[in-house]
Amino acid sequence: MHDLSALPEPKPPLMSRTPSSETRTTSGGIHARFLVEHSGFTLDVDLDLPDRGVTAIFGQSGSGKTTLLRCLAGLVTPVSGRLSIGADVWLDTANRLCLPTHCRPLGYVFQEASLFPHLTVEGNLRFGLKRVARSEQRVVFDQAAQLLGIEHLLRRMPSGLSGGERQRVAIARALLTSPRLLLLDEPLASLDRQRKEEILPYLARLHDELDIPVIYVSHAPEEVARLADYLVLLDNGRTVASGLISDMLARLDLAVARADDASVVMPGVVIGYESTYELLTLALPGTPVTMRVVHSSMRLGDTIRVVVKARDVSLTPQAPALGSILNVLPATVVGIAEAHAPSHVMVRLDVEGTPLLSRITRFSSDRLGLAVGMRVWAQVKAVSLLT
Ligand SMILES: Nc1ncnc2c1ncn2[C@@H]1O[C@H](COP(=O)(O)OP(=O)(O)OP(=O)(O)O)[C@@H](O)[C@H]1O
Repeated sequence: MHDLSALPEPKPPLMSRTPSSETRTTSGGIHARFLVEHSGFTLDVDLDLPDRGVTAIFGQSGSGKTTLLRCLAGLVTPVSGRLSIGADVWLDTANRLCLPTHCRPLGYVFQEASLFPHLTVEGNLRFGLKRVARSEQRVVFDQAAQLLGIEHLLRRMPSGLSGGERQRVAIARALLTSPRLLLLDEPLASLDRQRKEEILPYLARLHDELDIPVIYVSHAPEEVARLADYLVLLDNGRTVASGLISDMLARLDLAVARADDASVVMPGVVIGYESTYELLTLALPGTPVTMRVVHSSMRLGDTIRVVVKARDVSLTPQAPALGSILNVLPATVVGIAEAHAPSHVMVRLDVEGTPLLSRITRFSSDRLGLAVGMRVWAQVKAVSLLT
């Protein structure tokens, strides 16, 4: 298990474990098939989701993300559908089975945390705990408080908490119900950037340290890149694509890879640390390619996730002479697509088997004569790896 205690507090760890093949869908995973008819909107999905890690449901406003989550929770009953979590069937309209929400062992956290205002933080947490028989508890009080970093808030009243603290308490309370499934509906949407940064590391911890699958609704690509293992793209109530995050974010046929804030996740094994400069050296697994990332210490051998924004990657045909950019990666152009803005193109690169995106101007692309198969150098600012 990843030793997060090695990371100093208040600096948030901006990287977490890389998605693993463990999160691939198995027959014992989550199967969700829903047909919902609202006036003017139809949700029609058939999904096999992993029963570990974080699955992000991503799509534009109105694409049906919340409706899908509400179906999972039993708050919306589909016209037809089936939902199974491992061997447990929660919905099967063909057999007139629909487990009501209060009988589904799940945690649900909304955009705005709804804590009991008359109870302390501890009282709120114990309320979650009380709902579970001791023999069925999979998460204990101290573990939840520590995971969300709220031990020092236990005596406080909700009215005295910041938005980020309230969300952390709400998530801890949901965990203490020992859910089979944790549903998070844009839990960071109402927070400003600083509060988001405060809470993201705790969400990353959930994913590393708990064996509870998380379904995470978001329309923020950066959050998705930092947290998710698996991604479902929704558009107008239908699944556009779903798969492992590392594959999905680099697919030029999907709008998410051509967006203004397109990012990829790259895995890196920590092979060195220069304390004077707070610089980690990471190797792309199984390759001689290394990257350097500004960050406080991590354990040698840890595999971590690095998020690289396409706009922070520039291309050059020759290896540059000594410059301030630390990461210059050998790459092959494998695809070029129109970016969100017509003045730019999105270039998909292959770095020894790992996909990387670069968003450059159409002018630069033409000047470089970029074409599929061309060998280039991708320059990535070390600092940009952490944003
Ligand atoms: N109870 C309802 N009755 C009628 N229409 C509904 C109902 N709930 C949702 N809708 C409609 O279904 C569509 C999908 O809504 P939903 O809230 O699932 O989208 P979303 O992707 O979560 O959007 P956002 O990102 O804005 O939260 C919208 O057009 C919405 O107006």
